Formats: sequence, structure tokens, C-alpha cells
Amino acid sequence: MLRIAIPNKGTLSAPASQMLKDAGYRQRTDPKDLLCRDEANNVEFFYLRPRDIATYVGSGDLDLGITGRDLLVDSGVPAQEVLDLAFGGATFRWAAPAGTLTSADEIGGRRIATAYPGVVERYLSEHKLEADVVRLDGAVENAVRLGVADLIADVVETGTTLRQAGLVTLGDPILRSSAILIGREAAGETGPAAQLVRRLQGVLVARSFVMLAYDVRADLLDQATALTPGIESPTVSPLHREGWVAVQAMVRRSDTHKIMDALYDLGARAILVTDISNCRL
Ligand SMILES: Nc1ncnc2c1ncn2[C@@H]1O[C@H](COP(=O)(O)OP(=O)(O)OP(=O)(O)O)[C@@H](O)[C@H]1O
Ligand SMILES: O=P(O)(O)OC[C@H]1O[C@H](OP(=O)(O)OP(=O)(O)O)[C@H](O)[C@@H]1O
Ligand SMILES: [Mg+2]
Repeated sequence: MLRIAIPNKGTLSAPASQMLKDAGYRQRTDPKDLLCRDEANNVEFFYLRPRDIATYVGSGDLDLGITGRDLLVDSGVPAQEVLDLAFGGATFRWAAPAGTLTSADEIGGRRIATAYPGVVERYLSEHKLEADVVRLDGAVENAVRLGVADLIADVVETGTTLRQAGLVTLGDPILRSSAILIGREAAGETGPAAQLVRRLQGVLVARSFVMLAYDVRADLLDQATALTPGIESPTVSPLHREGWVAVQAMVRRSDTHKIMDALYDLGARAILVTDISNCRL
């Protein structure tokens, strides 16, 4: 049975469960449950703190896990990113009180508060800098005003928490994080892990593409399909109406309206958009 770790609480917990449900897996019904067996798919889900997930996967006690890229890097364990799951996006950044530090080059010799000492220490060693890392559990933004640190390194999503604490970001993000599927090795081509990855990839594609269908005059087909090339190739079917064809193609959800406008301007009609609930490409 494939054994998979997923977050029991926090930002990544609900979207991770939802994504697995969308991929056809059974998920717990009570948020207090710590285990859920999906007999039909031969998978067992263990609900764990996101910070601990890399540890279980790195040790080989669990086969796969869903956690944040920043947490994987922080753990330093021998597990690798198998698939970017495209939710839980955040940056990990330096921040200091406005008007104090002006560049990330100035962090050497300072006191840095963080709940991610592994990420900070990796950066310091890569940049040959020395600094005093103050390890905290959370609410790190308070550390500077309470006098225990000169700057912080923390997760920034909207930036609201930083602003409220009078802090401003310093330099480029240390890393860009999102929820990822991790394993000790790549998932390969066959077997239960590969099947899970394919199912999750199907959900990712279904979320970021829609199916577009329209009718267009046959002499405009080349121009129309240049706008909607599809992933492999668009489907073109004859219409009963002389000189017209029907076209179907997948397009990026974010481009839908722009493409519909362009198709309409070209002369296409009966332009229909349909959500894809799942797919296997
Ligand atoms: N707004 C956010 N705040 C915190 N973590 C976030 C945010 N958006 C995405 N994440 C990601 O969630 C993971 C941290 O999850 P974790 O459950 O440890 O903290 P949390 O969601 O802040 O919950 P809590 O602090 O209540 O334990 C990291 O990978 C982080 O990048
Ligand atoms: O940029 P923002 O949208 O404001 O989000 C980022 C903040 O949210 C998280 O804190 P959380 O509320 O989880 O508290 P914690 O520090 O105790 O984890 C994170 O640690 C940052 O403080
Ligand atoms: Mg938090």
C-alpha cells in the first residue's frame, strides 16, 4: 500500500485534501482524523504537521508527501520535489524596519529571527555571510520590535503582516515556495506512485485549461487554429452548413476571454467554453 503524508492543519491542509479528492482519492471526513485508508486505490494517507512531512519522507518511512518547498529546503533531508502542485504560493523573504537596512548585502553580522533556520543558514553559507540566527516558532514579525532581532526571514503572502509590523522587504525573495509533492526519488513511469502523479497532473491541467468550441468559416480555419492550437492539435469536424467547420481545442483558462474576443472578431460564432473536470493527457 502506498503511504502518503499530507498536512493535518495550516494553510496547505484543506487545498491538499481537495486536490487529492479531485484526483479520485478518499480523504478524511473529520479534521481530527490522523489516518485515512483508501482501500480502493491501495493508498494510506497520514495527516501530519507540514514541517514534519519531509522528515518522514526523507527517512523512507512514508513514500510520498505534500508539503511546502520552503519546508522541504528547511528540513535539509534527502527528499526531492516530484511535482509542483500550484497552490499555497508564497515567497520567503528578508524584512527589516523601514529606514534601517537597505540591501540584503547588509545582513552579515546581524541578528535574524526566523522559523526557518535551515533556509536562512543555507543562504548565509552560499553567500559566505555570518549572522546570528534566532530560531522562533511563529509570529516572527514581532521579534524586531521586541528587541531580539535586527531583521526577520519569513513567509510573505499578501505582505499584510509585514506592513502591520512596520517592516519592509529587503532584496529579492530568498525562495519562491508553493505546495509540492515530495518523494525520495522521482516517481518513475509505472507503479502506484506514478499513477498518483499522473492523476495529480490531470487535476493541474483541468484547473488551468478549459475546452473551447466554436464554429468558423472553413477559409478562416488556419487563422482560427493559430489562435487555438490546442495542446496536441485542435479537433476539426465538418458542419452541416456548407463552408463551415466546428473546432474544439484546450486553451489556458487565463487566456479564455482574450481568445474568445479574437475568435469573434475573426468571424467565429457559437463560441462555447466548458470546464474540464479531469483529464489524462
Ligand atoms: N499566508 C501564509 N502563511 C503561512 N504559510 C503559508 C502562507 N501561504 C502559503 N504558506 C505555506 O504554508 C506552509 C506553512 O504551513 P504551516 O501549516 O506550517 O503554517 P501555517 O499555514 O502558517 O499554519 P500555522 O502557523 O497555524 O501552523 C509553508 O510551505 C508556507 O510557504
Ligand atoms: O503576507 P501575509 O499574507 O500577511 O502572510 C504571511 C504571514 O502569515 C503567516 O503567519 P501565521 O498567521 O500563520 O502565524 P505564524 O507566524 O504563527 O505561523 C506567516 O508566518 C506570515 O507571518
Ligand atoms: Mg503560520
